[in-house]
Amino acid sequence: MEVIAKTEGLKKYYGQGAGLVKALDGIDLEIEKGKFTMIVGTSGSGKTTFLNLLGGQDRPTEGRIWVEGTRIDTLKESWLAVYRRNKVGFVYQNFNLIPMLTVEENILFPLEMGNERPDRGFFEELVETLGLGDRLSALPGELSGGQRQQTAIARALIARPALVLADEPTGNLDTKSGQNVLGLLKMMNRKYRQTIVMITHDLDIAQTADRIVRIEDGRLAEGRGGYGAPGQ
Ligand SMILES: Nc1ncnc2c1ncn2[C@@H]1O[C@H](COP(=O)(O)OP(=O)(O)OP(=O)(O)O)[C@@H](O)[C@H]1O
Repeated sequence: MEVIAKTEGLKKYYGQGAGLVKALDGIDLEIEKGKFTMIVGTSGSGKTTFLNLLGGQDRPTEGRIWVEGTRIDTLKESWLAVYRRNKVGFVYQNFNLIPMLTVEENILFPLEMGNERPDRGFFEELVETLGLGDRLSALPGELSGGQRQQTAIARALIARPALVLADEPTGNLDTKSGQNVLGLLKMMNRKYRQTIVMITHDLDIAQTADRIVRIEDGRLAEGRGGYGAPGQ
């Protein structure tokens, strides 16, 4: 298997003394390239903390993180910002579109931030695949909920990131909308071999992944062992 991201001895502690919270307490994990990995665990178990560290939005108290062979936990802040922009696509629970920007501008925003030229061919393919072709000049406020989801997913993929990280993207949605988001992410995973790591509370949704990783009290617990090994 080809490992795209790896953590070793990853710890994140908040506070100190009596108020010390061991949000993560030693996570050793390898994420396989091109796979869909789901993270599950009870509320407060450390899932978001883990995703934030992997996405370079926060730094560990201890431990190491590699993405595509580069140590990211020791990167200078300016390089960490470049890492976040170029290597990670984020899908947020409320989708976080920028209201004053059109659909097209929202999708291209990560490239704009990095002063990069869009690959127009890929952009067009992406918006067609997601079914946004005729809504590119609309503002987020003029979109249906489903179109907002499609826009957020296109934005997460446009820079062809090493990792797409999604924190409960189906959490605020009714079952049908949640299934739509999951379906779109799965399509992106298959069509572009996009590596996706997603947090979910929903075990039915988790079951559809290549691998389930369970975090309990900041440590890995038994999930479904390994990729492509249901039932193991
Ligand atoms: N900035 C912070 N300061 C102090 N404690 C924090 C901070 N962020 C998270 N925590 C604590 O760390 C633990 C793990 O939080 P985290 O958000 O990673 O859990 P989670 O598994 O994502 O939970 P949920 O499913 O409810 O979103 C919790 O006890 C939380 O209260």
